[in-house]
Amino acid sequence: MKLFSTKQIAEVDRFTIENEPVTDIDLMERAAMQITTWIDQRFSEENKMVFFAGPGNNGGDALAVSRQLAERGYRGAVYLLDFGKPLKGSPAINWKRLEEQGKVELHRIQSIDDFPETNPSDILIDGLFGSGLSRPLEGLPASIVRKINGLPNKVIAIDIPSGLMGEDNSGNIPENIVNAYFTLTLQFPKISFLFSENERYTGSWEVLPIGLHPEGIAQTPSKLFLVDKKEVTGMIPRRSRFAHKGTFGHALLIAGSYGKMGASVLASKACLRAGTGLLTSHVPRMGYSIIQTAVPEAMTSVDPHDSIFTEFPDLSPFTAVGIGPGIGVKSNTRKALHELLEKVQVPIVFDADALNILSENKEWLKQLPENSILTPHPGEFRRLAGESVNTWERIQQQRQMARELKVIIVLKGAFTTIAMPDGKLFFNATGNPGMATAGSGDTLTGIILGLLAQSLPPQHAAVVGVFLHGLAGDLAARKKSINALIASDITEFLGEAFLEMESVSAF
Ligand SMILES: NC(=O)C1=CN([C@@H]2O[C@H](COP(=O)(O)OP(=O)(O)OC[C@H]3O[C@@H](n4cnc5c(N)ncnc54)[C@H](O)[C@@H]3O)[C@@H](O)[C@H]2O)[C@@H](O)CC1
Ligand SMILES: Nc1ncnc2c1ncn2[C@@H]1O[C@H](COP(=O)(O)OP(=O)(O)O)[C@@H](O)[C@H]1O
Ligand SMILES: [K+]
Repeated sequence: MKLFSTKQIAEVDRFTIENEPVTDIDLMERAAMQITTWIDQRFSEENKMVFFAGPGNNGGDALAVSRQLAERGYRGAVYLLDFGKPLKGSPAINWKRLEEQGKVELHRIQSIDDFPETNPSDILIDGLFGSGLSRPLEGLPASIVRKINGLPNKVIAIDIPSGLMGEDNSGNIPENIVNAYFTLTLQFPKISFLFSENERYTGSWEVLPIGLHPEGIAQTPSKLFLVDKKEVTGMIPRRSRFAHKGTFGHALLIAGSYGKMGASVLASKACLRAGTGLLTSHVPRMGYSIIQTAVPEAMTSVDPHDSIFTEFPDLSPFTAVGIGPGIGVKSNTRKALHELLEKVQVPIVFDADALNILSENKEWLKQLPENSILTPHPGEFRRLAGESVNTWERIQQQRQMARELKVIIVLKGAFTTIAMPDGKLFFNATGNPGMATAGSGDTLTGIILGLLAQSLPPQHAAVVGVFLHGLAGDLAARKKSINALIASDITEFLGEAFLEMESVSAF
């Protein structure tokens, strides 16, 4: 699914109005109906609804919702931000409709002294500014926002917490942005909602569809996407009835060292569960019986060194290589990694210590085979690409690096981002905080390797791998809880994740 900037969303709004066609006021009524229904399903008439409405269409939405909730028996009060200019367009029509209805208290805020007294049980609805915000808030609107944030009440933001920009918030003033408990966003998630530092403003958020025109959506170009279950399903190859294990490739995993053999075990199991035909796990000598015992399905290639990786086997049998989890950064390991970079001809995934070695030898980055997959967590990415002030800036670095090196960069986090060599960026929404646990990155490396070995194109392997890893984590959390989740659970539930994908493709 495409993600749009707030500017592009306004274009799709306009396209819908012209081509559906639907009047501006009716589209606003439709948006308001979605918001009203959501609120009515979760709150009761005991809660008074206090609306803060701004001068634009976001304020118009708030006015329309206040009227619709009043029709359903809610007590309401509206506080209109009044700069001394009359309302125009749909907000003006909605103000008139409220006056005619006569059920909602109507007030104006011309100075901060007009800010109301509220009861803690009142629900505050933030309709000050939405996607039309053009600069950080200051003056009266900023004072209103700070007053709202100082109250203990629950705040529901319409479309966007007022003061938050849809994309880049580098120059924004944090205390002048509404801290919502819940954000009801219209039609598309806003890009800034996917950044961890903005959770304090959005609270939980939900997308409410308002029926924007599919053609308008289709013809608005975007390089940003949210990974979609249906699209992922289409990327998973169907297995022929006559398949044999040779059909699904042979993965080579280079992972583990003394004290970190768990990384090899976790990644190996995940790789097999992702469906590779064959797996060879390359381990230091001391790891031989560990891997043979823990993962009997894997073949073992034994390093001449007792405790670290120093030499890789003949690469000719393998259809994909994964390297990094738990290998350490000792000098012989660094040397072996560099040799591998020069020899490898098949798709390859680099994780963990392999990335740390690359960060210390940045000139090697140019030697990365085209379409290599790099899976850094934010710390590893910082070492590779340098500091950034916030997530927006970090994803720009990520996209630039993917383009320059012609590689795929999977930057792991709550919303993992996957940057492609052609500049496209995918956000993944599966996964949960239970996955912030030792070894869950190793399982991701194993999954992506398993998919690469089966000849999924690297871009698909990255997207499918990240999505399935998160989905398996979500299914595991349902049975084992978020708190108790461990990395092996993700692998254990990978099968159920695949089954869920099949149930989608059946339609
Ligand atoms: N027809 C549409 O376009 C629809 C729009 N919808 C709503 O409309 C919103 C967007 O409406 P608008 O484009 O009118 O924009 P907003 O309502 O977000 O605000 C725009 C107004 O605020 C002013 N403004 C912008 N930044 C400011 C700042 N820093 N300080 C003071 N004033 C500032 C602008 O000059 C303008 O008057 C969406 O967020 C959504 O809630 C929905 O009703 C769905 C349909
Ligand atoms: N809050 C979260 N929500 C969703 N996924 C998460 C969350 N925290 C971590 N993850 C996922 O868990 C994995 C952690 O990887 P990593 O940091 O490399 O862990 P480790 O080094 O312990 O293996 C990543 O795939 C990441 O996207
Ligand atoms: K708002």
